[in-house]
Amino acid sequence: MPPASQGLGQQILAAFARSGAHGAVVDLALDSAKHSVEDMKAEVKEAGLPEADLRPYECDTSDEQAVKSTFKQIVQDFGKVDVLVTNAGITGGSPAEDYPFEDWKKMLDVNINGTFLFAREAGKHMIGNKKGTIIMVSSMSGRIVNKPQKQAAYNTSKAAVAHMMKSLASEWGEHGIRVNAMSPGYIETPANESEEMKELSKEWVKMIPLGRIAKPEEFRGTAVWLASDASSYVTGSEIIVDGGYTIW
Ligand SMILES: NC(=O)c1ccc[n+]([C@@H]2O[C@H](COP(=O)([O-])OP(=O)(O)OC[C@H]3O[C@@H](n4cnc5c(N)ncnc54)[C@H](O)[C@@H]3O)[C@@H](O)[C@H]2O)c1
Ligand SMILES: OC[C@@H](O)C(O)[C@H](O)CO
Repeated sequence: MPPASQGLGQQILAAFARSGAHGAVVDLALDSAKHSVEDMKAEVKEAGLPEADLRPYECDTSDEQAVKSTFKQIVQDFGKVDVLVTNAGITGGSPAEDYPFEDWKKMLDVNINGTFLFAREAGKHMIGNKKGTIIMVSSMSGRIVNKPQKQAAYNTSKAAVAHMMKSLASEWGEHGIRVNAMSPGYIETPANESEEMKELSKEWVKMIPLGRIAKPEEFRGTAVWLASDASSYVTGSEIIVDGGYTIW
């Protein structure tokens, strides 16, 4: 059940759907979630796989009441939630000395608070079921400082997500809940499509040992592995999928 419908989120849920899972697509915009559901259903059908029950939901993941009611609705619709992927996130930045406090708060609100709010609802539900898996989408930016773009708020938010993951893994392991993070490097998603990002990416690739930006589908395998029993003894781990960027 990955919040956020385009980019990485769509790839993750499509991979889950191909593996036989049902799921909720949660996004700020219902239209975008609906399109995503249609695309995923079409992919599953084209592959000749059994139809997946995929449903769109509109929710601002940084709004506590909205998260509570959306999660409640999802549990009502599906009966239970076994897997949560906290993927919704925003990016951006400018030099820290002039960075508006409103932008700083917004970045932390969506990337940190939104992650916590959905994880808290899922954690409560999974504690009741004595089982569950949570995958938090962090970023290599929580480990390194991106170059050359200045994005202190984003980097800070993703470091917080990775440490939140460890903290929740320590609290919920006794309930049979695994909490891990997937930390991507640069990906070809709408978040990196602007002319400015394309220009920056010429600098980024020079620092990526594999010499290229990732395709969004290259995260499918890691997400399915973390969600499945194949990783049954893995919790509190951050899996970095960055083409080698963080080697340096
Ligand atoms: N693209 C990259 O290079 C990259 C690298 C590392 C980590 N990430 C992380 O991966 C995740 C997905 O990024 P992406 O590249 O697919 O970005 P994207 O912009 O393509 O998708 C992000 C999605 O999050 C949704 N969203 C934003 N704020 C929301 C909110 N308050 N409530 C609900 N939904 C909200 C957007 O509507 C959008 O569908 C993010 O957490 C991002 O930080 C991306
Ligand atoms: O600077 C843009 C970020 O989204 C970045 O692509 C990502 O977090 C990789 O570090």
